[in-house]
Amino acid sequence: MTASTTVPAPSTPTATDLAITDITITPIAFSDPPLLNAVGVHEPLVHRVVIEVRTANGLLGLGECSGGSTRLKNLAAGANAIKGVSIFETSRMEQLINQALDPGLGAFERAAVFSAFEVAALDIQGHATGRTVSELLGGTVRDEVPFSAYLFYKWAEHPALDGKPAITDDWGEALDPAGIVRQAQKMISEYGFKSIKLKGGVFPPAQEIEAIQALRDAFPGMPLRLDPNTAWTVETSRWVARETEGLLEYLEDPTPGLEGMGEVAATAAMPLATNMCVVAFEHIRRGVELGSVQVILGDHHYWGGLRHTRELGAICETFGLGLSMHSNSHLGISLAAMVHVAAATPALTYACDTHYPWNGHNDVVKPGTLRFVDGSVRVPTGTGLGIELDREKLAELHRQYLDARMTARDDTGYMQRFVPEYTADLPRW
Ligand SMILES: O=C([O-])C(=O)C[C@H](O)[C@@H](O)C(=O)[O-]
Ligand SMILES: [Mg+2]
Repeated sequence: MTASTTVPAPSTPTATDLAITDITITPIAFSDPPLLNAVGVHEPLVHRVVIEVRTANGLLGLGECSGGSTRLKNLAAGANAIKGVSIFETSRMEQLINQALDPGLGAFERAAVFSAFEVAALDIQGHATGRTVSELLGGTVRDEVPFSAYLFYKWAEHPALDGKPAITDDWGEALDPAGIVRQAQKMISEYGFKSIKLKGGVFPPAQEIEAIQALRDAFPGMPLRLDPNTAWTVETSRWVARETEGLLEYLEDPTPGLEGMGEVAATAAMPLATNMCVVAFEHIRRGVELGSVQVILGDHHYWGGLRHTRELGAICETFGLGLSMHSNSHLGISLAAMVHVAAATPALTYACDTHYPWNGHNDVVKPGTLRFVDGSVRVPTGTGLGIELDREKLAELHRQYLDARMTARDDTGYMQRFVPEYTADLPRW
């Protein structure tokens, strides 16, 4: 009689194994240069949050989102609601989070809370199945994701304040066209970007047009964008659109509101883009009716995660709208998620925004996987998001958060410390 050998079948994790057992929400603070925008200037520290989700069988998934005390409260409510749910049940997670959040909260905040957990769940799904997040989203339609150089007017340093010394950085001052061109040259030589976005709304529009013209002269043929974050009236926006005809691939949020944007779009030669007037699915219908925008800047943090961002892409295709990607000050967990979703979204028609050149040196992700080559980031090939958390760095940035006692981003209040008469009333010109 011959003894038969039984090879045990590879064990497949069960629903119980993949149930969420533990969620850690870690607020962090990391350094940021004095970047100027239409409502003030970036503070020396950015408040952000790292989410770690764990399953019964010990898998770990990561998420990242913007911070603030309200966000932390909502994240805690969301985390309580999804304990015990399988990480494959992201629709159920979304429903439970929506039920747990204050009924008065708008679509934007609800989507932001769910998004942080959805990214972590997809990260774990990838580890559990041996797949990348982009594969879970349908697979890549591009192996590398192009980003644009995100330029800001900026001060040379954070001025000395409250007995603390001034904080300098490697970027230097950029307060005029020559400074902006210098900044673009440095950023493009380090990252290789192939398109440029200038954050405007800081100086009178004629000066910002001069900066765009200087960029055009310095970088012939490179696609350019200008984003004054609604600092201009309809009339001023129409004038700027005429002056920049042939110079911009799109003009982003020149004026507030769907109606105002529609009035500008009716006469502008270039497409109008937004991350301010169409920021949730419920805004799309009216935006299309009014012809307010021709390009939507998606952002998985605000559109309810990676799957909903792909759905946004499908809607943009349906209505003949372009799709680009918005960013806020962020680290590598967000960057990895942006890269996976952008790689898996056929409708993406423009290079994505990123603040990473301003903040990436602070990263909580171990180096190696997320690198800019010729302005693009290759899609990580490891399972899930394909990144690894640097726990020492996380602990350091958490300590920094505790020491700083931050509650919310306040670009305007920080500006008023130096320019007391400053107001953030928009449109300004
Ligand atoms: O495209 C945008 O509107 C942004 O990137 C918003 C950001 O808050 C930007 O204005 C900033 O970092 O100051
Ligand atoms: Mg914008």
